[in-house]
Amino acid sequence: MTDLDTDVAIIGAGSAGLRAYRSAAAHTNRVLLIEGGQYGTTCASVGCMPSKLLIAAADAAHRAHDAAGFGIHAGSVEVNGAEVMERVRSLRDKFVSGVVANTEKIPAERRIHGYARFEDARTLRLDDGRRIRAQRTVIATGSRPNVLPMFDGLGDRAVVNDDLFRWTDLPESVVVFGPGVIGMELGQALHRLGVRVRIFGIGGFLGPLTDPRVKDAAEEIFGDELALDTDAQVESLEREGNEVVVRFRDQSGALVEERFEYLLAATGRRPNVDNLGLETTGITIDDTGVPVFDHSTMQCGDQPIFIAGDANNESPVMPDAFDEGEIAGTNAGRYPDVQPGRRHCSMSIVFTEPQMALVGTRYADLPKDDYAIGEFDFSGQPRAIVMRENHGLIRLYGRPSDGTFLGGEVLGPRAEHLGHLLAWATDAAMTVDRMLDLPYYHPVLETGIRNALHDLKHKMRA
Ligand SMILES: Cc1cc2nc3c(=O)[nH]c(=O)nc-3n(C[C@H](O)[C@H](O)[C@H](O)COP(=O)(O)OP(=O)(O)OC[C@H]3O[C@@H](n4cnc5c(N)ncnc54)[C@H](O)[C@@H]3O)c2cc1C
Ligand SMILES: NC(=O)c1ccc[n+]([C@@H]2O[C@H](COP(=O)([O-])OP(=O)(O)OC[C@H]3O[C@@H](n4cnc5c(N)ncnc54)[C@H](O)[C@@H]3O)[C@@H](O)[C@H]2O)c1
Repeated sequence: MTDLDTDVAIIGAGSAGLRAYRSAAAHTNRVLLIEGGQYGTTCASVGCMPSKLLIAAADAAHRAHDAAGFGIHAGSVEVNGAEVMERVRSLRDKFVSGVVANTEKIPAERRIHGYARFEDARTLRLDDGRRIRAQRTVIATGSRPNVLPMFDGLGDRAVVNDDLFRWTDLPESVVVFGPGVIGMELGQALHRLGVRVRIFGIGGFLGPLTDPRVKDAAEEIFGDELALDTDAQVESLEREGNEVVVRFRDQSGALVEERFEYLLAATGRRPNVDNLGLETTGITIDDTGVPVFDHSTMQCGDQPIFIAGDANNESPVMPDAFDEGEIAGTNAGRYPDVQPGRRHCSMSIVFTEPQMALVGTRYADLPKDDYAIGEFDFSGQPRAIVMRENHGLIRLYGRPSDGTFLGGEVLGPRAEHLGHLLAWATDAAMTVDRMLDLPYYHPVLETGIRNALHDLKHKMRA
């Protein structure tokens, strides 16, 4: 078994690792990409893409049911679970094969198969025993579902997102633990596809929202549509035969028992950094086990080690995996010339209906003493009324001392598009006045942004 020697080793061929590989390869051709599992990335195989495919089917079912509200009566709506899951899996497989084909364009001698761990800051050991001497390393090992010990007794009745996208039919019922991003997207989609769904949360959290007013609006809207308790009192959870039996207190405090075919564990994700031998590298590790790193260079302390994507647990979404992979790969490639890279403004979009979008500074991170909030409620918005989607709330934040737009939290129709407009304004460091000076058509959802900006301008002056 031959040991290997390289300038740069990238651990993980996911979205961050692939980007890091290409960025490093622009500076040196001695780059190795190490992957322990299958090629195809989390995003394409069990993340962004299959979840959006399931949601697209749920949207179609919802529109068919809702058509009567427009005077369109299409007859009874039948959801064929087997066909829904067949489309989800076959299109997902196409997305994955595109990613695999691109990955395999990397010369075979630069692609290594195996799980890697550090022996020291410049040495990696693969699970087949080979050693890799690497002058610099990028950690891009991604994350995995955080499955809580309370689900242990449920065996194969407790599933995570990876399992759900293997289903060949829709189940009759699913209890979702965790009304975060995954729980809300998949929980609402399953509900709209006719699955009996109940979602349990803890501490009142919902999606990524931090603005209490937007969160309250979301809780009311989603709670009107499906069984959702963001601060549930679950008394017991056990498996009986092939069923998951949940005993919980309802809103009145009464003890209720409900049976489900599956439990979907959506209680967060953990970065894959616990089996990497990080303790041998001399880098500082925080109390969650994640290396301390520089947000602008992705470097861990002063070691020749960089970290990108879900592995660093900072912002586990695809656009950040991409940006961070580029910065980490570039710096590893041209090391020791380490420089800050370009970071876009933070953005998170949740594909529920109504959608959620968080852009720039979140409510929870607003600067003390120098912020104002503008607000707009979608219930009376003309375009949203036309579309029968007039629910949701926009809250936008600005800095009165210099008039700069800081960001916002949006719950509303097509927030994926509204969020992008806000992100572009945030990235361009626009003032609220400048944003109000831009063109708005009529009747469009974007005038909801203009209304919230007018309110923000007024509050900033006050
Ligand atoms: C259900 C779901 C839906 C999502 N939807 C969206 C969305 O709509 N939009 C969005 O922006 N984001 C979404 N995300 C998040 C997005 O998928 C992730 O942020 C992104 O895929 C992270 O990329 P990554 O490169 O860090 O990790 P990954 O793509 O997971 O790559 C990490 C790779 O490292 C490998 N690896 C791990 N340890 C080792 C080791 N020791 N040695 C060698 N290889 C190793 C793994 O096998 C894996 O291939 C979603 C996530 C989930 C779970
Ligand atoms: N559209 C997107 O961009 C998208 C979609 C899916 C996932 N993702 C990424 O994946 C990450 C992980 O998603 P996630 O939904 O697993 O995590 P999350 O952190 O968004 O949500 C986890 C939820 O589980 C709850 N929870 C924790 N312990 C619990 C318990 N014992 N009982 C009930 N609820 C409990 C938390 O309060 C939280 O609401 C997200 O942070 C996001 O970055 C992004």
